[in-house]
Amino acid sequence: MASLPLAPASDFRQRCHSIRIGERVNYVNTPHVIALVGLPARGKTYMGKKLSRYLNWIGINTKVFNLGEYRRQATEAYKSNDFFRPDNTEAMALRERVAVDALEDACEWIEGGGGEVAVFDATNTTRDRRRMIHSIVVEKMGYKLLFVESICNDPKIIQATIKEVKVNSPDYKDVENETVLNDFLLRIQHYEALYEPLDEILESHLSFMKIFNTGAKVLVHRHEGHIQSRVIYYLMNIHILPRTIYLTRHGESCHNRQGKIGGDSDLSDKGWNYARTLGDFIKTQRIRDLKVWTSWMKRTIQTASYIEAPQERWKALNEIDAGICEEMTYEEIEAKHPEEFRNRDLDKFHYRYPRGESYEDLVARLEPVIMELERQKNVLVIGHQAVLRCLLAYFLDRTADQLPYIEVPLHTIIKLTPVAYGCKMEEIHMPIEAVNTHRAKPASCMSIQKDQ
Ligand SMILES: O=P(O)(O)OC[C@H]1O[C@@](CO)(OP(=O)(O)O)[C@@H](O)[C@@H]1O
Repeated sequence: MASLPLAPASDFRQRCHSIRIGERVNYVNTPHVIALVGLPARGKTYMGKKLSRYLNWIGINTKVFNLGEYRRQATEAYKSNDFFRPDNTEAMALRERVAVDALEDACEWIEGGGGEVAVFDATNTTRDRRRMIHSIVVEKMGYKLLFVESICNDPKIIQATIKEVKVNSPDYKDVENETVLNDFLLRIQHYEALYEPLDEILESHLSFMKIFNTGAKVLVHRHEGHIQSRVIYYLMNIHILPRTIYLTRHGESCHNRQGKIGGDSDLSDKGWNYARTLGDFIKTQRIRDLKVWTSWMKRTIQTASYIEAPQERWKALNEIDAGICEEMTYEEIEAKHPEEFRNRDLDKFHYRYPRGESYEDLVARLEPVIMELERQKNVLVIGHQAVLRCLLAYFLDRTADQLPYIEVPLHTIIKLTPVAYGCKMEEIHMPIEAVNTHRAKPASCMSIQKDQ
């Protein structure tokens, strides 16, 4: 556990400064702590993990600090429900100490460099606890603090949450499902005895957001700055309804056959074959209220032509713009622009084609698509290699280094289903041949990057 040498507030107060990197000026935001609030089984861990995945994807370095993990490391006493009784003063003191440890670890992670947002996943259901969080995060460290409270009084949602995630919790290793449910409901009662929801009058100085019944209503109090706005907007858009997202690249295109990147070519014969097969496949799946999204490019629109479902065209789904390298093969790029070719291999995520885009640009362009996907139910996205890599990196929590090398083969349907705290991925390969457009990172570049 960390014991943090806390620096005076003045050292941290002015965290908003600029760092010059090459020609560009990057603004470093004031670090944030997002502290979750709510009774057990109110979806806090789900929200925290999902939020962290989103913020990391948009380039804000985020980490979750889950108090349950700290508590389990500190003691085994939690195995009896007496541990959570409000009159168990010894356990209460220990829980408070562990909360301070977790928070100090979060601050240490931020101070260690690079950490921008720490999500503090704990119940934080008393005003005393929130006072302690405020004193460390704001008064000592000079960070910004946003509380996010999840309030849910729908017994069906609560029971579903317990059944979905608590039966698999390390707290209940080797315990029968029915026992888990009853034990957990009792634990909730212990928390309820002391629960003080965030109060607009008594805690008027705090920034907070309250989410009622998984988004049926939202209240925002005193939020500030662009990170908090993004967090709030994101949390307003997510839902927990069961649904499936299908991703597929367009059928093989004429350019794919010739090894050319970019452009706006038609499907090849095999590509058309895939379009027909995809139409049949979707029909057999009988997917409720399916929506189909394509880019503005011919190859995705043609691929959707046999699907009987409402369709939308998104310019934001267009393939990465390869600028001066559009409609060239990789071999041509290497011969005509050897330095560009090499630079891309060295840092594919950040590399921007002259007069074109980088993967980093693409993630920014795709953010509204992700936000809308979060709001929707069943959707089939017909996209492109680079675009689908970005979307998959979001759903599967891949890093910026991994993202540009995710394999997205042609003539394959990727099925994403939300499960507990993540996403299950299934790949359905259609038996129609296609060229392989994946170019792995050359081994020579891997060692160069390590040496640097
Ligand atoms: O980033 P890399 O690995 O070059 O992959 C992106 C490329 O994939 C391609 C195919 O090579 O996508 P698409 O099949 O949509 O045409 C190119 O158009 C695009 O430039």
